Amino acid sequence: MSPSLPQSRLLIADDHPENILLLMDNLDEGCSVIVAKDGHKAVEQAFAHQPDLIMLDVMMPGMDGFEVCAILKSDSRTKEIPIIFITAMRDAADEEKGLRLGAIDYIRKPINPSVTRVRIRNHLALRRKTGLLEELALLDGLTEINNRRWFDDALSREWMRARRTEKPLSLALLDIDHFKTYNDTYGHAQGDQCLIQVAGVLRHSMKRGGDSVARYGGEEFVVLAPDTPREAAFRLLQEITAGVAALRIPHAASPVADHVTISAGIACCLPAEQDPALCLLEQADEALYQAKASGRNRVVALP
Ligand SMILES: Nc1nc2c(ncn2[C@@H]2O[C@H](COP(=O)(O)OP(=O)(O)OP(=O)(O)O)[C@@H](O)[C@H]2O)c(=O)[nH]1
Repeated sequence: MSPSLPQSRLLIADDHPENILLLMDNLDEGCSVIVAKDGHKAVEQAFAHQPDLIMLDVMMPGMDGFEVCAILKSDSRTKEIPIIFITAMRDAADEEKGLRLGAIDYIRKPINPSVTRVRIRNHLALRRKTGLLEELALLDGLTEINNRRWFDDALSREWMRARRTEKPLSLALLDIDHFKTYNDTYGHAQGDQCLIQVAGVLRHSMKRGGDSVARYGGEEFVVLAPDTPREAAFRLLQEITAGVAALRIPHAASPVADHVTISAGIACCLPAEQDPALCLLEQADEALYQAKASGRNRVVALP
């Protein structure tokens, strides 16, 4: 037998406990199971536990499996979770309906235990690979911190959240000083190593749960700090600039210092109707420009 997939979580929704037990008896080791005895409970459990795979009976009291599937596929929290219908319905039209609603597979009762086990295993493996690809798509290949695509989503998410909570949102743009000269002096490969080290300092500086950092592009990074007033963001960015300076990465050709330094521009606002790009990104860019123009190796926060 091929090895099981550890730590996979399955939701089995069926109004007949004996069907649930039959499925549970035929799962690989390492699968944990959440059960639901009707459609409403299935939706509730899927939202609460975000399982890796959902096995859904079609005919259930209250809300049938098709309705459950439609709800889960239209919610961002659950729309990527694969759903397998397990049903006694034999009509091809029903099977087509289930698949059109977004189910990944359709198994007819009475189930064949060994075939069902392999199908579940295959869908879990596929889910795992898809999850890894989704994670990779949001990471910067060089520094392995979040990338620009991740940041764009994070900014709109945090913007909406800050509007709801009426808490200030801070954003900082950071840029390595005289990085072109660094590359010219030490070579592009060494430049890449420098970016990796700076990104490491940024990652380790994110101590509060909600704070995050991303590579914005080239030698520019961005820090997003929800529920953070300007002064607190300023202190955070000063710690980061001190952390980068403490790396003491030699930069002999820099007119600023004998080691690599960064400049940072901070913007902070209480989100309202305006566009986050205008409110935060443009202001942070302007602050960064001022930090560069006034000598580099410093943090500027616009009032
Ligand atoms: N090694 C390496 N260099 C990069 C990467 N991305 C961008 N760069 C380099 O970063 C440099 C940025 O140069 P500029 O925008 O002129 O800025 P700067 O030299 O840092 O000058 P200031 O920002 O004004 O201090 C360019 O030479 C780019 O080639 C990368 O992934 N690896």
